[in-house]
Amino acid sequence: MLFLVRMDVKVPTHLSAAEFDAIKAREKTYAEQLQREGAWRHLWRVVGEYANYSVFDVPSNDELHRLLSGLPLFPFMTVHVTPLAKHPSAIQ
Ligand SMILES: O=C(O)C[C@H]1C=CC(=O)O1
Repeated sequence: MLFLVRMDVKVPTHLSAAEFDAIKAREKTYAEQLQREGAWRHLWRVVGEYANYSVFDVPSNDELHRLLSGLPLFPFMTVHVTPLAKHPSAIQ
């Protein structure tokens, strides 16, 4: 199952820069691992925003929720999920 996910990050004001950098480093490791495993198919920065559009390929809504809620930055994010279906005119 494919899902388009938009993640908007709000930088926390109650953490030091070093604390936030440590969370971002864990986030990078987590995101890279999911990409290697194939669950996180695309990851694109939204130009000019601390946000991304991503495509996930996972077997269920529950699995997507598990992966998203495991993001180290999850407590600082707003996440919007759009389930995707095959377009009848798509050639691939
Ligand atoms: O930077 C972001 O958009 C937030 C998040 C998503 C992947 C990652 O490494 O950080």
